[in-house]
Amino acid sequence: MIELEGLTKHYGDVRAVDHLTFTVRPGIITGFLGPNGAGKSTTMRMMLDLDNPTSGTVRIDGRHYRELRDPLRAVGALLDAKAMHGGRSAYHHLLCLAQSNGIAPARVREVLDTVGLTSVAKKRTKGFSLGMGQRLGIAAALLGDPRILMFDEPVNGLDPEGIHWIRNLMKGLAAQGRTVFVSSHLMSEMALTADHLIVIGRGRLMADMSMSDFISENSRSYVRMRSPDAERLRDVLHGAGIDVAPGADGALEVTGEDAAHLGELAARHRIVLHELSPQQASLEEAFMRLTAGSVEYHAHENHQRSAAGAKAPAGAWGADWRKKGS
Ligand SMILES: Nc1ncnc2c1ncn2[C@@H]1O[C@H](COP(=O)(O)OP(=O)(O)OP(=O)(O)O)[C@@H](O)[C@H]1O
Repeated sequence: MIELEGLTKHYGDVRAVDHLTFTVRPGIITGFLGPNGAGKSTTMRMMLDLDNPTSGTVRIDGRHYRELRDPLRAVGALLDAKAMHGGRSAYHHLLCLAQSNGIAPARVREVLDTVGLTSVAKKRTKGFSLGMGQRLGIAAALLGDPRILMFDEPVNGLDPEGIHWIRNLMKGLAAQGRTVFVSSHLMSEMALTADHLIVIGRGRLMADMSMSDFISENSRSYVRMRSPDAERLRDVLHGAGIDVAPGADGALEVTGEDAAHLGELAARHRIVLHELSPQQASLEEAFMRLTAGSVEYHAHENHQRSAAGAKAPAGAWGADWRKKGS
C-alpha cells in the first residue's frame, strides 16, 4: 500500500500540496481527483521521489521509494507520456528500461502485446500519437510486473476504444490484488472506474471515501415541480410543512419528498402541474460542488463560480481555462 503522512510541498508562495494524509490500499482502484492545479501531479511526483516534499512522508509498502531494492518491480508509473527518447523505437525504449532494471528482455514483448503496440514496436516513438505514447507509457509501468501502479491522467489522448481498454486493464490489475492509483480531473470517467476516491482541492484533502459513499453524501436528489400556479403550489407545500427552494425557469425544487406524494398533494388542491420530475445531481455536479471553493482556473466564457446548487456546465473543465482573476 501507499501511505502519505502530512505530505506538503511549497513552490515559493504556492502551497501545491498541503498536509495530505491518506492511504492507498491494494485490491481496488483508487481515483485521485481534483480540479486543474489541485496538486495531483506534484503529489504523485513526490510518491515516486521525483520531487522532495517540503515536509511529510510517503511510504511504499512501509519504505521510502529510495529504500526500495527494485523500484520498477515495486511500483510502475505513467506520469508523462511524452517522457521518452523520440529517436528510439518502442521496443528499444522498453528494452533500455528492462536492462537497466534487471528485467528479462522477454518481458518487453509481453507488455508490448498487452498494450497493443506489437505492430509498431520497431517504429521510432517521435512519430507516435498521444494515444500511442500513453500506451507505451503504460507498457513501461507494467514492465516490472509491480504490485503498485500509478497512472496520471491515463486516458488523455485515448480514443473511446482506448479508454475502454485502459478501464478494463486497471480493473483487471486491481482484481489481481494490486494497488491501482489513478489521477484524473474527469469525474465522469472516474465514476466508471474507481472503487475509492481521494479528492483534493488547492493541495488539501477534501474527501477520502468509497465511491458509493461519495455519491450518497455529495449528490443531491430532489423533485422538480413546475406549475402555472406556482404561488399557490408553494403555499400548499409550505402548508404541508414541506420546504421548497426556487429552481431554474420558475420551477420549485423539493428535497426529501417522494414525487408521487407531491403529485397527489397538488391534485388534492386541484393545482395543474406542467412538470413533476425526480432529479439526481450527477457525480460530476457533486464533485464540482465539493471543489467549488478550490477551483483555481475557471472557464473564460462562464465567469460564475460553480457554487452550491448552481448548474455548472457538465464537462466544463478543460474548456477555455484562464487563471482566476484574469
Ligand atoms: N515546478 C513547479 N514550480 C512552481 N509551481 C509549480 C510547479 N509544479 C506545480 N506547481 C504549482 O503547483 C500547483 C499544483 O500543480 P499540479 O500540477 O500538481 O496540479 P494538478 O492537480 O496535477 O493539475 P492538472 O490537473 O492541471 O495537471 C499549481 O498551482 C501549479 O502551478
